[in-house]
Amino acid sequence: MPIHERLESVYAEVLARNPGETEFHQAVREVLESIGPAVGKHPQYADAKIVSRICEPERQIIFRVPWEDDRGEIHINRGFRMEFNSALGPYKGGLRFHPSVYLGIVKFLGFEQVFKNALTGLPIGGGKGGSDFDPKGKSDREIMRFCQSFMTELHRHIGEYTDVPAGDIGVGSREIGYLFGQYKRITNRYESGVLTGKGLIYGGARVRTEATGYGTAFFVNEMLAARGDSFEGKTVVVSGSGNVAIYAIEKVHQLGGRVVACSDSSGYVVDEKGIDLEVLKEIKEVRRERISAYADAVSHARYVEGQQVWSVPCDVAMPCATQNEITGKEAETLVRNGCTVVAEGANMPTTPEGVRLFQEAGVAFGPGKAANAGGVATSALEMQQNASRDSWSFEYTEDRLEDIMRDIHTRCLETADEYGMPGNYVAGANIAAYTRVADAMLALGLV
Ligand SMILES: NC(=O)C1=CN([C@@H]2O[C@H](COP(=O)(O)OP(=O)(O)OC[C@H]3O[C@@H](n4cnc5c(N)ncnc54)[C@H](O)[C@@H]3O)[C@@H](O)[C@H]2O)C=CC1
Ligand SMILES: O=C(O)CCC(=O)C(=O)O
Repeated sequence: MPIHERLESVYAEVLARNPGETEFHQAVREVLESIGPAVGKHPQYADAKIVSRICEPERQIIFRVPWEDDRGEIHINRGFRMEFNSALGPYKGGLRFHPSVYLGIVKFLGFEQVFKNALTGLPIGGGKGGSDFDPKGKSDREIMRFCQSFMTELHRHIGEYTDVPAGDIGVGSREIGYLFGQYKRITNRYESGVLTGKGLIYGGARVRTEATGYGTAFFVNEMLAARGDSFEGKTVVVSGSGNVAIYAIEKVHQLGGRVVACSDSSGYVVDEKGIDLEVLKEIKEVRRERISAYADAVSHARYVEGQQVWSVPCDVAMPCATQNEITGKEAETLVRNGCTVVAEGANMPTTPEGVRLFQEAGVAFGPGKAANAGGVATSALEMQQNASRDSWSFEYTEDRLEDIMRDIHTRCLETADEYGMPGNYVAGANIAAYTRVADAMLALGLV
């Protein structure tokens, strides 16, 4: 059967097995559209049905999470852990707490994670998890009770050599602390390597908090350098104002760019002088307030309610909020306004139509599985430190992160060149990651 037809039939299988899971379909489609040349070059992959196997999670865990609010009312949420692929190492990937979480979201995130983790070159498989729990408006004690209940079930599925969760949307160092505390209590084991993103005081790694945002900015720096350019004098727009966005903004400023706008799910703020990070961190990390508070605190900034940030003109766009936030419409606006580089700090923030429009317009487009891999890579460095009971300096860890991002960038471009698609970061990332996972799966036999 011709390769194109074989990949189409795998996609049809994925649709039939995972009905209604549109985000997962989208993530699979993008990979299948890229890897044809690699499948053609390596007939041994077809014989072992690697493509079909890679699209099927190794294990899917769904569980009940009962918890009690401050008024004594009982709530039932649903918990998930998608153990997608462990050919390269223990399942590794974050936990997302957001009301939109369902099977299709954790499956797409787990699938993306397999490829992203492979690109880091580190020994980590791919997984993801979370819950449809909404942390917004919950008290600290409610968050703690929810995390304890979530871990009471999750603990039997994870471990330093099995599956190592971390944070994602709605899960930061506070939640990781409560999750780790409950794991330790239930298992009676101080197993530092079971979770990453921990606080520095109990086994966390320096730079993990900053890593995803910093890594994305390092990746953009490489994209600009590949075009003979730099951040100097560049105007940048970042979506979101959470963990990834805040540290992307910090590193862009350190590298000479100026971030003039950022957002949250209620709207966006514009600050032509450059986002003031001290103010932003106080609002988002300490007071946990809406982004409008930024315009209250900074007199020359303006707040736009209920709209996306992409109409603000920029040279570089860094979507760092959530999936499918740049559709064809937003991509057209960005291109029209002169944007030349887009790098995804979030997972799959650009729809397929958006990606196509960027590529047709000659915009350098860095997909999330390459551009935001710095977070999980630094989690793998945290696992290394936990395994050796060591703690590295900020400078040393940041240098390692920068090297990893440079290597990923090089691997994407070299692979794209090798397969005749120069400059295509999407194809380069998908093929480089796919061949690494496929080779490991072949070596491990039919398991
Ligand atoms: N935290 C990490 O280490 C990594 C996170 N990611 C991805 O980065 C993205 C952001 O994650 P975090 O910063 O960790 O989460 P977070 O919970 O710290 O922040 C999420 C931000 O996105 C905003 N947001 C959510 N929906 C939005 C919408 N519809 N429009 C505008 N803003 C919206 C929220 O208001 C918040 O500012 C997600 O796609 C996540 O999967 C990717 C790699 C690693
Ligand atoms: O550090 C980790 O394991 C989680 C990172 C993550 O969830 C992601 O890369 O999307």
